[in-house]
Amino acid sequence: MALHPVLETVTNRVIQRSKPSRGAYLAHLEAARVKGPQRGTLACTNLAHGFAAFPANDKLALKEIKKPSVAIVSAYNDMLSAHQPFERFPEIIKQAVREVGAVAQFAGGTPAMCDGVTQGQPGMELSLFSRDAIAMATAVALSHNMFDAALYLGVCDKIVPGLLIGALHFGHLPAVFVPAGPMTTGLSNSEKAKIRQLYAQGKVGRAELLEGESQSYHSAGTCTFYGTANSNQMLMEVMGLHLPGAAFITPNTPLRDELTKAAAQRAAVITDQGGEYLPVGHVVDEKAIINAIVALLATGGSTNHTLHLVAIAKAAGIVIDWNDFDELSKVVPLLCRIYPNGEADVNHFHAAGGTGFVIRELLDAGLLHDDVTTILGKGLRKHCAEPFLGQGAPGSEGVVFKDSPAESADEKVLRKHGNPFSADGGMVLVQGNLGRAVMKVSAVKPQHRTVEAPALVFNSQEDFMDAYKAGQLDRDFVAVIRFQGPRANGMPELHALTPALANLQDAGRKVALVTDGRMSGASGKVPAAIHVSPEILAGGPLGLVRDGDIIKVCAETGTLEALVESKVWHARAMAHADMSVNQIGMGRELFSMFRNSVCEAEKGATTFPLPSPIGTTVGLHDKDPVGNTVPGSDEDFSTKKEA
Ligand SMILES: O=C(O)[C@H](O)[C@@H](O)[C@H](O)[C@H](O)COP(=O)(O)O
Ligand code: SF4
Repeated sequence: MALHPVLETVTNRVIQRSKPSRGAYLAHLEAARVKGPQRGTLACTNLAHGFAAFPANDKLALKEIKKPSVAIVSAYNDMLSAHQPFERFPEIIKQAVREVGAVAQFAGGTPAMCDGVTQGQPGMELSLFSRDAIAMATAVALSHNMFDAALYLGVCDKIVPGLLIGALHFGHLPAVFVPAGPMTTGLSNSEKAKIRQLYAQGKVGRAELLEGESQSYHSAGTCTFYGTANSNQMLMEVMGLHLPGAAFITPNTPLRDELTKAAAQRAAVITDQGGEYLPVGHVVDEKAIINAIVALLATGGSTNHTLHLVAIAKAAGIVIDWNDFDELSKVVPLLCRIYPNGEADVNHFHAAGGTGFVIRELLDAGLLHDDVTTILGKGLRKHCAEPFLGQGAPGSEGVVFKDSPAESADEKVLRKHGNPFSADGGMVLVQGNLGRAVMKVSAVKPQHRTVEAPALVFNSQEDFMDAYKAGQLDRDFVAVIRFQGPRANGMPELHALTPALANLQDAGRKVALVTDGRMSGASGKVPAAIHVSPEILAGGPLGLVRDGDIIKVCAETGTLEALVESKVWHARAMAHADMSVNQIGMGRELFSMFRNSVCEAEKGATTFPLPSPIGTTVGLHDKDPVGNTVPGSDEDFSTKKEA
C-alpha cells in the first residue's frame, strides 16, 4: 500500500527539521556503545560493588563479563492501581532471564504519581514535572553502567513518557516496555460520569459518589477509560516497544505472567551480545514518532501526548510540533470509540480486535510506516498480532501470537479504515491572538465544536468552582482559566471542572474552556482549547483578556481569538497574579528549578535540552555551533510564531 501523501510530507519535514539534533543524538549513541558487555568498562572495585549482593550463579555470570545483564527499571508502588501488579515482576523477570543464560538486575525504581489521586488537589501541580523527574530517576538507575539492555515497568500518564525519555538518553541500550494491564470492567465510565454530575448538582451525596467511584475503580490494573495511561499503551504497541498485544491483558493472570517472561527474554536476546542488537535509539526514529502521532489520532487518544510525544521525540533528537499533529489529524480516520470518545472501555476494545487490529488497518490505509525497527526486528506488520497462552505445562505455558482478527468483533467500538467513525482524528490546532492551543474534538459533539461567548476570567480552578457553586455560571461563556502553565504552577490537569461544565452544557448553555493548563486524557464532551502557548507567565496574550470580551473557539476553522478592537487590545496591561501559594507546600518548593527552566508547552514543556553535537555546550534553547537556530529551540519557535 502506497503511503498517504500527507504522511510522507509530514515525515520528510520532520526528518529535515531534525537533521542537526538527530545527527548529534546518533553520534552520542555510537560513542556510548562498547564492544562486549557495558560492565567491562568498569574498574574491578566498581564491578564488585555492582554484583556484591547477588546470588552465586548470577555473581559468577556477572564476574565473567560475557553474558548480557538486563536492567529492571520499575515504577512500582501501591498508589497506582495500574502499577501495583509490578510488585511481583522482578522475581518473574530474574528467573526468566536466567533461563536464557543472562542476568537481570533491579537497577532502580522511579517515582510514579497517580493523577486520579491528585486530580483537583495541590499534588497535581507536581504531576507534569514528575515526568522529567522519572526520566532523571531512570538515568540514575542506568548510570551504574552495568547493563546491556533494560526492561521498563510502567503504565500511567507521566511514567511511560518519563521512562522512555530516560531510556532514550541511554539510546545505545535495547529497551523493552513491560505493561501490567487493565483492571477488569466495573461500573461503566459513563455511569461513573453521570453520578459525578448528579453530585455536582447536589442531587446525590458523598456516600453515593464514593460508592460509584469504588465500583468503577475496584481492583489492581489500569483504569479502563482511554486516558493518558492507556494512550501510552497504544503508543508503546505502535512504536514496537511492547510484545504485540501485551497492553491490554489482565494483570495477575497466566498470560500476563508469560508475556512478562517473554519480554524479559527478548530483552536479553536483542543486546550486542545476544546477536540481534536493537538499541532503543534506533527503534525510536522519525518514522516511529510519526507512527505514534497517527495511532494517537486514530484512537482518540489523550491530549497530554501533544506534550509527551513532543518531549519523547526531543529526547531522541527529533523535533515535532502541533502543525504536524494538526495536518496528520485531517487525514487520519477515527477508528475507535473508547470512553471518553464513546461508551466502551479498553477491555471491550481489546476484545473487539485490539491494538494489532488498529495497526493493521492503518498500515493497510498507508497511514503508518512499516519500514521501522521494533523490538522484534525490521517491520511493523509483525505487531498486527495478539498473544495467547502456549501449550506448555501449567506455569510455563509460554506465549504464542496469532494474527489480529480481519473483522472487528464490535463495530460500535472498533472499525476498519474503510468505515471510520469520522474521517479525521479529532485533535486540532487552534490559534489566533490568544496564542496556539490544542483541542480534542473526538469526544465533543459537532454542535459544541464552535463557541463564541463572553469571557469569564479566572486565575484558578477553585475560583471557577466557587462561581459555579454560587450559581453565577448559568449562562453562555468561555471560561479563561489562566496562570495554569508550567512556569506558573506546573501545568495541572483541570479535569475536576468537567462535571460542572458538562452540567451547564447539558442544560443548553454554550460553554468552552480556554487555558494554559491541561485537561485529563479522560476529559471529553466540553470544548477545551488547552496548553495555550505561550503561557501567561511567558508573556502570553491570555494576560490581556478581560471579563466580557467575546472569545471565539472554533475547531472547524482552527480559531482561538479574542474579538476585541486591536487598539483596545494592544493598549491593555498584562494581568498579574500572586503565584506564591503555588510555590510552596506539598513539595512544590522542591520543583522551583523545573518551573524556572521549563520550555513552552508546544516544545513538550521539558526541562532538558535537545541533543547537541559532541563537544558543544549543551543549551536548553540555543543556536548550533555555527550560529544556526537549533530546530525546536526557543529562537526557532519564536520565528515560526511570527511567520
Ligand atoms: O490523563 C489522564 O488520563 C488522567 O490524568 C487520568 O490518569 C486521571 O487519573 C484522571 O483523573 C482519571 O479520571 P477521573 O479523575 O475522572 O477518575
Ligand atoms: S490511569 Fe490515572 S487514575 Fe488510573 S492508576 Fe493510572 S494515573 Fe491513577
